[in-house]
Amino acid sequence: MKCYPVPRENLVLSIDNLKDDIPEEYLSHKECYENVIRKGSVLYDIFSELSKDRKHKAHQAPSNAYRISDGIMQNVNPFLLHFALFVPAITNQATPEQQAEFLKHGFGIIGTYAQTELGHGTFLRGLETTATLDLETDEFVLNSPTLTSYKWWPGGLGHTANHCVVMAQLYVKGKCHGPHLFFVQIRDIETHEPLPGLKLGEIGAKMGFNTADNGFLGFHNFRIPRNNMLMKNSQVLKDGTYVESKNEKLTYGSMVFVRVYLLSDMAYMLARAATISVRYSAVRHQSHIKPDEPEVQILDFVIQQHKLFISIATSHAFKICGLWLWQTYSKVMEDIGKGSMDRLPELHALSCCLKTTSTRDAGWLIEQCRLACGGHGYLMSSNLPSLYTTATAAITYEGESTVLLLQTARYLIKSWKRAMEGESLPATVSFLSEYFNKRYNKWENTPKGIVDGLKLVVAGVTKMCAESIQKHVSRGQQYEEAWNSSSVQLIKASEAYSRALLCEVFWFEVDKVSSTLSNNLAVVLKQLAELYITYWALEKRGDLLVYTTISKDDLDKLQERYEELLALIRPNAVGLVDSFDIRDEILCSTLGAYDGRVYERMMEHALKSPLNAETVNQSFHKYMKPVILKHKI
Ligand SMILES: CC/C=C\C/C=C\C/C=C\C/C=C\CC/C=C/C(=O)SCCNC(=O)CCNC(=O)[C@H](O)C(C)(C)COP(=O)(O)OP(=O)(O)OC[C@H]1O[C@@H](n2cnc3c(N)ncnc32)[C@H](O)[C@@H]1OP(=O)(O)O
Ligand SMILES: Cc1cc2nc3c(=O)[nH]c(=O)nc-3n(C[C@H](O)[C@H](O)[C@H](O)COP(=O)(O)OP(=O)(O)OC[C@H]3O[C@@H](n4cnc5c(N)ncnc54)[C@H](O)[C@@H]3O)c2cc1C
Repeated sequence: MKCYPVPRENLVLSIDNLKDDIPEEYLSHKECYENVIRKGSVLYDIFSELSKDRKHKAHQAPSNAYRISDGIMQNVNPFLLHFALFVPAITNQATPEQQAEFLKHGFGIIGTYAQTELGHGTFLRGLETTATLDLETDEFVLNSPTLTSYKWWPGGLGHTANHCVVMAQLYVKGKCHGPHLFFVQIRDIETHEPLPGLKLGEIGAKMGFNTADNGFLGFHNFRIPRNNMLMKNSQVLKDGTYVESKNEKLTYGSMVFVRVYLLSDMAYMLARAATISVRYSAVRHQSHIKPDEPEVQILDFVIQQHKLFISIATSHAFKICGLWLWQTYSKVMEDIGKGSMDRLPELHALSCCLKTTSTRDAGWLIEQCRLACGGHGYLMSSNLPSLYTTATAAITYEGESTVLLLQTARYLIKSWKRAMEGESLPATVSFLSEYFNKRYNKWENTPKGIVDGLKLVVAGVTKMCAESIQKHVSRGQQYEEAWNSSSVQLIKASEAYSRALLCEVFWFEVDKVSSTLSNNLAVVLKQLAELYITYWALEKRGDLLVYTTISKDDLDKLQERYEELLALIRPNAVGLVDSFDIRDEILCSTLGAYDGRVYERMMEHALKSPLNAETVNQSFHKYMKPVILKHKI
């Protein structure tokens, strides 16, 4: 058994058979998959050793070893679901005895999380896969009764995983008890052949994520032991007794874990895009500012700073808020472990809106970074296109953004009603109770004043939603119809809430630690936090004009301050992205390498194109030449 010391980047990045001779973009769909399995298997071996040292706990932040694989895989790791969802689902939802049983092979098994079906992804109560108890044999019989009930999308399901956690409708003695999770072996450990009674395959090429091996799975009278239902929260006894969970939503806990994690993940995606685009903008000279002077670094154009510095700031915002949300998640998980689920709705609401905002922002900001690099940003070798397709997948997976924002809106409306009834609220929504006392407060053009203003927007929009729902109900609509009629405003309330949270947590966390930092570092971090908050105050000026006492003059001053901050950050811009400390081998970009040899790297990469192996491609003689000669005058 090879034994690796805890991997360091140097060790992992120095392993020869982890390097690619041919850039991935020149491999076929099948070769891409085989290539990532080759590299992923080496990493899986290393990370398995690492994880053994770290004993998987239900809510332990994943190790940053996951980051090293970004550089090695240069795309999505098909083993990712094993670590991201399969193991957390078992440690979250199985009894200790089941955990010992299901994970006894340690990393000798490779799992995924099979919940989404061809016909359902959002509405989990509509899932069609069934798990029916057979009392005589003490087994569950799994079936996919329709084509739309086939599991569809789970990562690693097509050809990689040999086990999965499956979400299926539980049937006991003819009664349906809703979606539950089951531990299922799907392939033979030795031969990797699909087990009898299963139909397995991959779902085909995608916009990105093409090495994730997203697959489909159909069951035909497939039997598993009764004990394979994850029974930490609810149980099915040998005699067929169903013991209900204290809270049926605990079954959805695995999704909360990934949603919480994604905030940090997006911080890292953005850090990569910002590093590439800012370094390139320092190297690229184009056009003049003063006509009689040489061509300038494009980073000296203020509009380029406007496009890029928000990404530096946002990466830090997501990193800091991601840590804050992780601490909240860990605390709530501890409380649940002690039997208290009071804060689960709050955690669900926070994770829904912050996952949505971070993934959406990462998407458009990475695209903005790409566009800021001109044509060269459009090259696959820049790595910006791949960062974009990988990041934007997260807007959909782990809960589609619209759906999750409506979940947060549900919590805001409930909180508003409690506030109007004089109930005390959790700190993250207590500002709703202060709306009527604070809505005419004098505007303060400071970061704290902006945060207070953004909170007033949340309260004002939430109030408007509650009134809209009430109006529709009074006109005869059922509550659910009234909710649907008001959903455009409800989404706005959640988006505003998420932005206010990000600004507040970012500013106050930076403010809190600044006294512990060197003066220079504190100054720069505060500049980034103030840039972030001022950027969003200007973006949301319309809402601030409606719901606060901000004036046109205040906005003009904010615009001026924003432009001052761009100028203040400019001298530190390259240093700030260097401080993300992402090695070239993990950045994988011809535009963003630390040494700035952009043009040499672009040419080196271009020459690796298989098309450049010969000066005249065979298609000339086969196809072009006959046509040219035929039409030659
Ligand atoms: C080494 C690496 C380690 C880690 C890396 C980690 C991450 C790496 C990055 C990426 C991972 C890699 C690849 C991506 C993998 C993708 C996986 C998936 O996509 S898995 C499938 C995800 N699917 C979903 O998220 C489905 C979305 N739908 C839902 O969540 C629910 O159906 C929905 C909430 C929309 C509706 O719920 P429903 O029960 O139908 O009804 P309702 O809206 O009435 O809600 C009822 C009640 O329940 C509360 N609630 C709902 N969901 C939750 C929850 N998750 N937790 C807690 N509470 C919940 C809801 O608030 C409501 O409560 P009240 O009635 O208001 O009290
Ligand atoms: C790259 C990638 C990887 C994935 N990996 C996995 C995985 O490993 N395991 C897994 O189980 N799944 C996985 N998924 C599936 C993912 O979780 C689903 O795609 C997601 O939950 C959305 O479900 P859906 O695709 O069925 O869209 P739908 O739920 O059909 O939604 C389609 C549209 O309808 C709208 N809509 C739906 N419901 C509502 C509502 N109540 N109110 C308003 N609008 C609504 C949505 O906003 C959306 O725009 C993955 C998906 C992708 C793209």
